[in-house]
Amino acid sequence: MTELFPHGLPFMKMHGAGNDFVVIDSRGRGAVVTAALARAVGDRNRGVGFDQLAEIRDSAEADFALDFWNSDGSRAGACGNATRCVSDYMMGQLARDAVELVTQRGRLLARRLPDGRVSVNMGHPQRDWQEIPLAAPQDTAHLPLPGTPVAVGMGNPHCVFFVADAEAVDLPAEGPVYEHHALFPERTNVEFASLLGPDRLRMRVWERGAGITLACGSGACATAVAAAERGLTGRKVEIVVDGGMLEIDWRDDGVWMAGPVARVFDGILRPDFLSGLL
Ligand SMILES: N[C@@H](CCC[C@H](N)C(=O)O)C(=O)O
Repeated sequence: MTELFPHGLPFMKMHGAGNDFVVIDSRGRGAVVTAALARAVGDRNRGVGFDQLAEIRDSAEADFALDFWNSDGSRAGACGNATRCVSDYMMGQLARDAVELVTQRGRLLARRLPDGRVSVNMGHPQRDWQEIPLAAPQDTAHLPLPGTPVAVGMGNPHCVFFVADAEAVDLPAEGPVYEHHALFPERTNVEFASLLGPDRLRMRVWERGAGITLACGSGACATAVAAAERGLTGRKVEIVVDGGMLEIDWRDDGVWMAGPVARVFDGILRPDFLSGLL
């Protein structure tokens, strides 16, 4: 397929609160991203580097469709921050302040706020063990693991631990243990959260397929849902992540997440780099 790109493959580099993305706009030509391409572009030394790669595709049912890849080449069913970043780009393209998109999760709605942040409805949280998924029937609000974390699905799996001090957690040691724990047949994202004040949480994340990232939008949504269910907070919270702040509002129509978006630079993946990857 490399011959389709004699002048290379254009991409955009974006981030939402420091969660960074390579975005490839494949509208009008069909999907091109492979696991091998995602791994190669995701390499921070030999490629571009990203936490997730997002590919925009045409959709018959919404303004566009979006697929997500982690930097290890695995697919993800949801990526809240990339959804906000790409929606901002698409709102610019369509000269609108709201867009509808389709992900593996289903139809999502995104809006630009008056202050320039972008808000997306990430849908209803998944609380059933099969939807998350877990390997066997469990009380998803109290998993049988040290610290009794909460399992929440947001179109992707999350395991949320509430701890006294999220800063004190040894994330590189703890994260991979739970990412690969047998309770999670599709692996999981792992969040450690502590209460900073009324309706304000600190969250650090170890992402499935990407490791430590500066922010995880779906993880912030999962943490807010878990905190509200545990009675630690109300349903509208601020989540302080390493890369900034995300505002989560768990409403009757779904979990809304608002935060900053940035398009940093555009580039072209050269034909010789692409050789054998498409
Ligand atoms: N950074 C994301 C989540 C990306 C996907 C995740 N690593 C997975 O494999 O589920 C976000 O902003 O939601």
